[in-house]
Amino acid sequence: MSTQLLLDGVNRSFDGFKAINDLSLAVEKGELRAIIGPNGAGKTTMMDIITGKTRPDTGRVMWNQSVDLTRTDEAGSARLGIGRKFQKPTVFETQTVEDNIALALKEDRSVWATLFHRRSAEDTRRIGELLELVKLSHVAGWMAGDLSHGQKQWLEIGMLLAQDPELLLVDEPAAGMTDAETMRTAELLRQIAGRHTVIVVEHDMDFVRALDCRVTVLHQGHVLAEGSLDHVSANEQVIEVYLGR
Ligand SMILES: Nc1ncnc2c1ncn2[C@@H]1O[C@H](COP(=O)(O)OP(=O)(O)OP(=O)(O)O)[C@@H](O)[C@H]1O
Repeated sequence: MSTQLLLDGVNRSFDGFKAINDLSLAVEKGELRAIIGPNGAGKTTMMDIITGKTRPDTGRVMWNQSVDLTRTDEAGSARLGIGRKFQKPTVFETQTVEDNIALALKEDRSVWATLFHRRSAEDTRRIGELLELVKLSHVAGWMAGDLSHGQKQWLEIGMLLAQDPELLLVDEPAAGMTDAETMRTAELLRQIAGRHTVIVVEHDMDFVRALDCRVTVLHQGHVLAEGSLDHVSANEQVIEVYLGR
């Protein structure tokens, strides 16, 4: 495996407050990585820095060992193959599930061409494959607005995958989900990893356990511990600042 994303000595302050404090972190290509930590630990700011939404004061963020992401903006990072899913699902509610995926396919198409012209066999195949992956084939013809919260989250993940990103950043996907949906989401992200690198920020420990992946614990903008969930859960400082006794 090779390092796909490397944060090296990254710092970022807001009005003198160090939100990110000498943060160094390496993620391998195809890896599934969970980021946990208390409120205000810097998880969102870290994602903002990776996508170019926020610029660090100092440090490097290397992409595929060649591009420094601190010099790109959000559009630039998207072009490089970095996709981000925010906590709240944003799907086109008045379009069908299938059309939502079609609209998200990578090639440049106008909405008109996507919705009213015949699809190529390749597009039809790809849409079917993505619907299968996110377990929405049986509701392909439904309006997206009629889906459950969990299904909307999966649809949005499917839409992101339609762009074939190298790295997927996923922010608290399990929030608001039923237990069954939470477990299904963990299974989905595990399926996606390998072909894509996936970094997921989450507070739900049952979900993180189900991800069964390397975990990074952030605290005060710095890596406090890293390793399997069992490993970091046994760390005294992690128990102190985050997991509780
Ligand atoms: N644009 C900003 N201006 C001022 N302060 C900010 C800004 N963005 C983040 N911060 C501060 O930086 C710290 C880290 O915030 P961040 O949202 O990255 O933490 P987090 O780990 O994602 O927290 P949560 O789990 O609550 O989402 C917080 O104290 C926050 O108030």
